[in-house]
Amino acid sequence: RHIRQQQHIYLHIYIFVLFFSSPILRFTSWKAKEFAYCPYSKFRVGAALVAHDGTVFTGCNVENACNNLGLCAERTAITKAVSEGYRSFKAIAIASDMEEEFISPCGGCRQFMREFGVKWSVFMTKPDGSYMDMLVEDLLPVSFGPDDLKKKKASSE
Ligand SMILES: O=c1ccn([C@H]2C[C@H](O)[C@@H](CO)O2)c(=O)[nH]1
Ligand SMILES: [Zn+2]
Repeated sequence: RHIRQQQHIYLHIYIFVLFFSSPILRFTSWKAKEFAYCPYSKFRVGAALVAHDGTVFTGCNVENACNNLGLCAERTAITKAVSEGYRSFKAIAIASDMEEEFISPCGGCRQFMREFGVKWSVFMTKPDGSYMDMLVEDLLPVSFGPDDLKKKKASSE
């Protein structure tokens, strides 16, 4: 009973932290956009990713003269985090300059997020500060993930 009560408190703290860190995370993604390297598309994107312990990693899109090598902001942030030992995330915020649309992650980035779990939040923002909040599992339903590689096979070679 004591443990149940403690878990309950932790859940509330978790919700509290997520609720109050959301504006900071969204603002951080807005600032991260300033470093966007996008001479070809001229479409700036910023991302801010918060890990389980509160550490924040930023990212921006990084384009290339060899067009198809360009990296999205979201993948830049996730790659930075993973390469520094973080694999568990609470949320990612994304910002662009589109006045009337929430910036939505591309399919590749959704799959990249999904690799690290489906139950974490994606904040898709507009420059006016408004945002849409969805879980990775809602952005990428019926997804394929790391566990699927371990599933029983009909035949093996
Ligand atoms: O969610 C998105 C959508 C687009 N882009 C980048 C890719 C490319 O550099 C530019 C135009 O597609 O925007 C991102 O970084 N994240
Ligand atoms: Zn992408």
